[in-house]
Amino acid sequence: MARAQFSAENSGGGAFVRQPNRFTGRVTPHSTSPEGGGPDDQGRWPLEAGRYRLIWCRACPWAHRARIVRGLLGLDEVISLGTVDPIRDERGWRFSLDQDGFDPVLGIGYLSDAYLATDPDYTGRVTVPALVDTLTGRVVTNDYPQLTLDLSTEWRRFHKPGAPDLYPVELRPEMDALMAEIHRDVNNGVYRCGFATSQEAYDEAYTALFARLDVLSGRLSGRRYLMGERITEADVRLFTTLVRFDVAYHGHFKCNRQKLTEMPVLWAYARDLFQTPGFGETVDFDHIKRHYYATHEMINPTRIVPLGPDLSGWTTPHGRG
Ligand SMILES: N[C@@H](CCC(=O)N[C@@H](CS)C(=O)NCC(=O)O)C(=O)O
Repeated sequence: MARAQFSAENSGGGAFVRQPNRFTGRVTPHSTSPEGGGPDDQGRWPLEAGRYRLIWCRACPWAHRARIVRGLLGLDEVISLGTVDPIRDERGWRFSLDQDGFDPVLGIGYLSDAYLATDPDYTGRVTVPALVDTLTGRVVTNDYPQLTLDLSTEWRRFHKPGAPDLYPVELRPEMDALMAEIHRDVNNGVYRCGFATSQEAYDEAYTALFARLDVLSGRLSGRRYLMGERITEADVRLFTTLVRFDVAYHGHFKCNRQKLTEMPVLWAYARDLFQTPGFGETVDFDHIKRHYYATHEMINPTRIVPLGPDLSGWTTPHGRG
Protein backbone atom coordinates (compact mmCIF):
# COMPACT_ATOMS: atom_id res chain seq x y z
CA MET A 1 0.00 0.00 0.00
CA ALA A 2 1.15 3.56 -0.69
CA ARG A 3 2.83 5.56 2.07
CA ALA A 4 0.45 7.78 3.96
CA GLN A 5 0.85 11.53 4.32
CA PHE A 6 0.53 11.06 8.10
CA SER A 7 1.42 7.45 8.82
CA ALA A 8 0.38 7.63 12.49
CA GLU A 9 -3.11 8.55 11.32
CA ASN A 10 -3.74 5.74 8.86
CA SER A 11 -5.84 2.69 9.56
CA GLY A 12 -4.71 -0.77 8.50
CA GLY A 13 -7.16 -0.46 5.59
CA GLY A 14 -5.64 2.70 4.16
CA ALA A 15 -8.14 5.14 5.62
CA PHE A 16 -7.16 8.47 7.18
CA VAL A 17 -8.05 8.55 10.89
CA ARG A 18 -7.53 12.04 12.28
CA GLN A 19 -5.58 12.43 15.53
CA PRO A 20 -7.52 13.57 18.61
CA ASN A 21 -7.10 17.16 19.74
CA ARG A 22 -4.50 17.25 22.49
CA PHE A 23 -5.31 20.49 24.29
CA THR A 24 -8.87 20.93 25.45
CA GLY A 25 -8.79 23.83 27.89
CA ARG A 26 -11.74 26.19 27.79
CA VAL A 27 -11.98 29.90 28.44
CA THR A 28 -15.18 30.55 30.34
CA PRO A 29 -16.78 32.97 32.80
CA HIS A 30 -17.41 29.89 34.97
CA SER A 31 -13.69 29.47 35.70
CA THR A 32 -12.97 29.77 39.41
CA SER A 33 -9.46 31.13 38.71
CA PRO A 34 -8.78 34.83 39.33
CA GLU A 35 -7.93 37.19 36.48
CA GLY A 36 -4.40 36.45 35.30
CA GLY A 37 -4.56 32.95 36.79
CA GLY A 38 -4.13 29.63 35.05
CA PRO A 39 -6.78 27.00 34.49
CA ASP A 40 -8.87 25.90 37.47
CA ASP A 41 -9.05 22.27 38.55
CA GLN A 42 -11.47 21.56 35.71
CA GLY A 43 -9.26 23.07 33.01
CA ARG A 44 -11.31 26.28 32.81
CA TRP A 45 -9.33 29.43 32.02
CA PRO A 46 -10.61 32.86 33.13
CA LEU A 47 -12.42 34.94 30.53
CA GLU A 48 -10.35 38.05 29.82
CA ALA A 49 -10.21 40.53 26.96
CA GLY A 50 -6.76 40.95 25.42
CA ARG A 51 -5.23 37.90 27.07
CA TYR A 52 -5.55 35.12 24.50
CA ARG A 53 -4.18 34.87 20.98
CA LEU A 54 -5.68 32.88 18.16
CA ILE A 55 -3.07 31.35 15.89
CA TRP A 56 -4.36 30.52 12.45
CA CYS A 57 -3.21 29.72 8.97
CA ARG A 58 -5.21 31.33 6.20
CA ALA A 59 -5.14 28.06 4.27
CA CYS A 60 -6.52 25.82 6.99
CA PRO A 61 -10.28 25.17 6.99
CA TRP A 62 -10.39 24.36 10.71
CA ALA A 63 -8.58 27.56 11.61
CA HIS A 64 -10.60 29.55 9.10
CA ARG A 65 -13.77 28.70 11.04
CA ALA A 66 -12.39 30.36 14.15
CA ARG A 67 -11.28 33.43 12.18
CA ILE A 68 -14.77 33.87 10.70
CA VAL A 69 -16.66 33.28 13.96
CA ARG A 70 -14.37 35.68 15.86
CA GLY A 71 -15.12 38.36 13.25
CA LEU A 72 -18.87 37.79 13.05
CA LEU A 73 -19.13 38.10 16.83
CA GLY A 74 -17.00 41.24 16.96
CA LEU A 75 -14.21 39.69 19.03
CA ASP A 76 -11.36 41.07 16.89
CA GLU A 77 -10.21 43.53 19.57
CA VAL A 78 -10.76 40.99 22.35
CA ILE A 79 -8.78 38.03 21.01
CA SER A 80 -5.69 38.93 19.01
CA LEU A 81 -4.66 37.08 15.88
CA GLY A 82 -1.35 35.54 14.82
CA THR A 83 -0.88 34.17 11.32
CA VAL A 84 1.52 31.42 10.31
CA ASP A 85 3.07 30.85 6.90
CA PRO A 86 0.97 28.58 4.65
CA ILE A 87 4.04 26.46 3.95
CA ARG A 88 5.42 24.44 6.84
CA ASP A 89 9.09 23.57 7.03
CA GLU A 90 10.56 20.55 8.84
CA ARG A 91 9.72 22.17 12.20
CA GLY A 92 6.16 22.86 11.19
CA TRP A 93 4.09 26.04 11.29
CA ARG A 94 6.34 29.08 11.41
CA PHE A 95 5.83 32.80 11.92
CA SER A 96 7.83 33.74 8.85
CA LEU A 97 5.20 36.26 7.71
CA ASP A 98 6.11 38.37 10.74
CA GLN A 99 9.08 40.68 10.96
CA ASP A 100 12.24 38.72 11.77
CA GLY A 101 10.20 35.50 11.80
CA PHE A 102 8.76 35.85 15.31
CA ASP A 103 5.20 36.29 16.44
CA PRO A 104 5.28 39.84 17.83
CA VAL A 105 3.19 39.00 20.90
CA LEU A 106 4.28 35.48 21.82
CA GLY A 107 7.90 36.00 20.75
CA ILE A 108 8.14 32.54 19.22
CA GLY A 109 9.28 31.51 15.76
CA TYR A 110 7.33 28.26 15.54
CA LEU A 111 3.95 27.22 16.83
CA SER A 112 5.65 24.06 18.10
CA ASP A 113 7.45 26.25 20.66
CA ALA A 114 4.08 26.90 22.34
CA TYR A 115 3.03 23.25 22.11
CA LEU A 116 6.29 22.06 23.66
CA ALA A 117 6.18 24.76 26.36
CA THR A 118 2.80 23.32 27.30
CA ASP A 119 3.66 19.64 26.96
CA PRO A 120 7.38 18.88 26.51
CA ASP A 121 6.49 15.29 25.59
CA TYR A 122 4.08 16.21 22.80
CA THR A 123 4.76 14.12 19.69
CA GLY A 124 1.60 14.57 17.59
CA ARG A 125 1.10 16.99 14.72
CA VAL A 126 1.27 20.63 15.78
CA THR A 127 -1.97 22.05 14.43
CA VAL A 128 -3.84 25.26 13.85
CA PRO A 129 -6.06 26.70 15.10
CA ALA A 130 -4.57 27.07 18.54
CA LEU A 131 -5.63 29.47 21.26
CA VAL A 132 -2.54 30.51 23.20
CA ASP A 133 -2.32 32.29 26.55
CA THR A 134 -0.12 35.36 26.11
CA LEU A 135 0.75 35.50 29.83
CA THR A 136 2.31 32.05 30.02
CA GLY A 137 2.81 31.12 26.37
CA ARG A 138 0.81 27.92 26.95
CA VAL A 139 -1.66 26.44 24.51
CA VAL A 140 -5.15 26.64 25.97
CA THR A 141 -6.82 24.62 23.23
CA ASN A 142 -6.41 23.18 19.77
CA ASP A 143 -9.85 21.63 20.02
CA TYR A 144 -11.26 23.49 17.03
CA PRO A 145 -14.96 22.42 17.23
CA GLN A 146 -15.26 23.40 20.89
CA LEU A 147 -13.25 26.59 20.37
CA THR A 148 -15.77 28.16 17.99
CA LEU A 149 -18.80 27.06 20.00
CA ASP A 150 -17.19 28.63 23.07
CA LEU A 151 -16.68 31.91 21.21
CA SER A 152 -20.45 31.95 20.73
CA THR A 153 -21.47 30.86 24.20
CA GLU A 154 -18.72 31.57 26.76
CA TRP A 155 -17.45 34.85 25.28
CA ARG A 156 -20.90 36.45 25.07
CA ARG A 157 -19.92 39.26 27.46
CA PHE A 158 -17.56 40.65 24.80
CA HIS A 159 -19.73 40.21 21.70
CA LYS A 160 -20.43 43.35 19.67
CA PRO A 161 -23.95 44.77 19.99
CA GLY A 162 -26.26 42.94 17.61
CA ALA A 163 -23.86 40.02 17.12
CA PRO A 164 -25.55 37.01 15.53
CA ASP A 165 -26.39 34.00 17.65
CA LEU A 166 -24.46 31.36 15.74
CA TYR A 167 -25.43 28.51 18.07
CA PRO A 168 -29.05 29.13 19.14
CA VAL A 169 -30.17 26.97 22.04
CA GLU A 170 -33.39 25.84 20.38
CA LEU A 171 -31.57 24.67 17.24
CA ARG A 172 -28.71 22.83 18.93
CA PRO A 173 -29.98 19.24 18.74
CA GLU A 174 -30.65 19.50 15.01
CA MET A 175 -27.51 21.56 14.38
CA ASP A 176 -25.26 19.18 16.31
CA ALA A 177 -26.51 16.23 14.24
CA LEU A 178 -26.16 18.17 10.99
CA MET A 179 -22.66 19.42 11.83
CA ALA A 180 -21.59 15.89 12.73
CA GLU A 181 -22.67 14.65 9.28
CA ILE A 182 -20.98 17.60 7.59
CA HIS A 183 -17.81 16.97 9.56
CA ARG A 184 -17.67 13.26 8.81
CA ASP A 185 -18.54 13.35 5.13
CA VAL A 186 -17.51 16.83 3.98
CA ASN A 187 -15.07 18.75 6.23
CA ASN A 188 -13.06 15.67 7.09
CA GLY A 189 -14.45 13.73 4.13
CA VAL A 190 -12.30 15.62 1.64
CA TYR A 191 -9.22 14.73 3.73
CA ARG A 192 -10.35 11.10 3.83
CA CYS A 193 -10.41 11.18 0.02
CA GLY A 194 -7.06 12.91 -0.28
CA PHE A 195 -5.16 10.98 2.40
CA ALA A 196 -6.55 7.52 1.55
CA THR A 197 -3.85 5.02 0.71
CA SER A 198 -6.11 2.27 -0.64
CA GLN A 199 -8.60 2.41 -3.48
CA GLU A 200 -11.34 1.09 -1.20
CA ALA A 201 -10.83 3.79 1.41
CA TYR A 202 -10.83 6.48 -1.28
CA ASP A 203 -13.94 5.08 -2.99
CA GLU A 204 -15.80 5.01 0.30
CA ALA A 205 -14.85 8.57 1.24
CA TYR A 206 -15.64 9.91 -2.26
CA THR A 207 -19.05 8.23 -2.31
CA ALA A 208 -19.96 9.55 1.14
CA LEU A 209 -18.73 13.03 0.27
CA PHE A 210 -20.80 13.46 -2.87
CA ALA A 211 -23.85 11.73 -1.38
CA ARG A 212 -23.73 14.24 1.47
CA LEU A 213 -23.24 17.19 -0.90
CA ASP A 214 -26.34 16.02 -2.80
CA VAL A 215 -28.34 15.94 0.45
CA LEU A 216 -27.08 19.41 1.40
CA SER A 217 -27.95 20.72 -2.07
CA GLY A 218 -31.49 19.47 -1.57
CA ARG A 219 -31.70 21.10 1.85
CA LEU A 220 -30.35 24.42 0.57
CA SER A 221 -32.64 24.56 -2.42
CA GLY A 222 -35.53 25.23 -0.04
CA ARG A 223 -33.83 27.59 2.42
CA ARG A 224 -31.17 30.27 2.29
CA TYR A 225 -28.97 28.89 5.08
CA LEU A 226 -28.59 25.42 6.56
CA MET A 227 -30.79 26.17 9.57
CA GLY A 228 -33.27 28.47 7.81
CA GLU A 229 -33.19 32.23 7.44
CA ARG A 230 -30.20 33.06 9.61
CA ILE A 231 -26.53 32.21 9.46
CA THR A 232 -25.31 29.76 12.07
CA GLU A 233 -22.06 28.00 12.87
CA ALA A 234 -23.19 25.17 10.59
CA ASP A 235 -22.89 27.53 7.61
CA VAL A 236 -19.43 28.65 8.69
CA ARG A 237 -18.32 25.02 8.87
CA LEU A 238 -19.68 24.12 5.45
CA PHE A 239 -18.37 27.33 3.88
CA THR A 240 -14.74 26.74 4.81
CA THR A 241 -14.74 23.46 2.92
CA LEU A 242 -16.74 24.72 -0.07
CA VAL A 243 -14.48 27.72 -0.57
CA ARG A 244 -11.49 25.37 -0.89
CA PHE A 245 -13.24 22.86 -3.10
CA ASP A 246 -12.21 23.91 -6.59
CA VAL A 247 -8.84 25.41 -5.70
CA ALA A 248 -7.64 22.42 -3.67
CA TYR A 249 -9.91 19.45 -3.08
CA HIS A 250 -11.15 18.85 -6.62
CA GLY A 251 -7.64 18.34 -7.95
CA HIS A 252 -5.29 17.72 -5.05
CA PHE A 253 -7.63 15.45 -3.04
CA LYS A 254 -9.35 13.88 -6.11
CA CYS A 255 -12.84 15.06 -5.09
CA ASN A 256 -13.75 15.39 -8.72
CA ARG A 257 -17.25 14.18 -9.48
CA GLN A 258 -18.04 17.86 -10.02
CA LYS A 259 -16.45 21.15 -9.23
CA LEU A 260 -18.31 23.41 -6.82
CA THR A 261 -19.08 25.64 -9.81
CA GLU A 262 -20.90 22.67 -11.37
CA MET A 263 -23.21 22.16 -8.36
CA PRO A 264 -25.63 25.07 -8.85
CA VAL A 265 -27.28 25.27 -5.42
CA LEU A 266 -24.06 24.87 -3.44
CA TRP A 267 -22.22 27.26 -5.72
CA ALA A 268 -24.86 29.98 -5.26
CA TYR A 269 -24.97 29.33 -1.49
CA ALA A 270 -21.17 29.54 -1.21
CA ARG A 271 -21.13 32.81 -3.22
CA ASP A 272 -23.89 34.21 -1.01
CA LEU A 273 -21.74 33.58 2.08
CA PHE A 274 -18.55 34.73 0.35
CA GLN A 275 -20.24 38.06 -0.35
CA THR A 276 -21.47 38.40 3.26
CA PRO A 277 -19.28 40.66 5.46
CA GLY A 278 -17.00 38.52 7.59
CA PHE A 279 -16.56 35.74 5.04
CA GLY A 280 -15.00 36.70 1.70
CA GLU A 281 -12.43 39.08 3.12
CA THR A 282 -11.00 36.25 5.22
CA VAL A 283 -10.39 34.00 2.19
CA ASP A 284 -6.90 33.84 0.71
CA PHE A 285 -6.96 31.61 -2.36
CA ASP A 286 -3.23 32.00 -2.90
CA HIS A 287 -2.38 30.74 0.60
CA ILE A 288 -4.90 27.90 0.21
CA LYS A 289 -3.40 26.69 -3.05
CA ARG A 290 0.20 27.00 -1.92
CA HIS A 291 -0.49 25.23 1.36
CA TYR A 292 -2.20 22.18 -0.07
CA TYR A 293 -0.15 21.64 -3.19
CA ALA A 294 3.21 22.46 -1.62
CA THR A 295 3.04 20.72 1.77
CA HIS A 296 1.61 17.26 1.12
CA GLU A 297 4.67 15.73 -0.47
CA MET A 298 3.15 12.23 -0.58
CA ILE A 299 0.34 13.49 -2.79
CA ASN A 300 2.13 16.12 -4.85
CA PRO A 301 5.87 15.41 -4.75
CA THR A 302 6.67 18.05 -7.38
CA ARG A 303 5.01 20.73 -5.22
CA ILE A 304 3.87 22.44 -8.39
CA VAL A 305 0.98 24.76 -7.60
CA PRO A 306 -1.66 24.95 -10.33
CA LEU A 307 -2.33 28.35 -11.85
CA GLY A 308 -6.09 27.83 -12.12
CA PRO A 309 -8.93 27.76 -11.61
CA ASP A 310 -10.48 31.07 -12.69
CA LEU A 311 -11.85 32.65 -9.49
CA SER A 312 -13.79 35.51 -11.01
CA GLY A 313 -17.15 33.79 -10.42
CA TRP A 314 -17.00 34.28 -6.64
CA THR A 315 -18.15 37.89 -6.87
CA THR A 316 -20.94 37.35 -9.40
CA PRO A 317 -24.60 37.71 -8.29
CA HIS A 318 -25.84 34.67 -6.38
CA GLY A 319 -29.57 35.16 -6.71
CA ARG A 320 -30.40 33.89 -3.21
CA GLY A 321 -32.29 35.56 -0.37
N1 LIG B 1 -6.48 19.73 15.29
C1 LIG B 1 -6.98 18.90 14.24
C2 LIG B 1 -7.38 19.67 12.99
C3 LIG B 1 -6.59 20.85 12.64
C4 LIG B 1 -5.63 20.54 11.52
O1 LIG B 1 -5.45 19.41 11.09
N2 LIG B 1 -5.00 21.57 11.03
C5 LIG B 1 -4.01 21.36 9.99
C6 LIG B 1 -4.04 22.44 8.96
S1 LIG B 1 -5.46 22.37 7.96
C7 LIG B 1 -2.67 21.36 10.63
O2 LIG B 1 -2.40 22.17 11.48
N3 LIG B 1 -1.81 20.45 10.23
C8 LIG B 1 -0.50 20.34 10.77
C9 LIG B 1 0.20 19.15 10.20
O3 LIG B 1 -0.38 18.51 9.35
O4 LIG B 1 1.32 18.89 10.62
C10 LIG B 1 -6.07 17.73 13.98
O5 LIG B 1 -5.20 17.53 14.80
O6 LIG B 1 -6.26 17.00 13.04
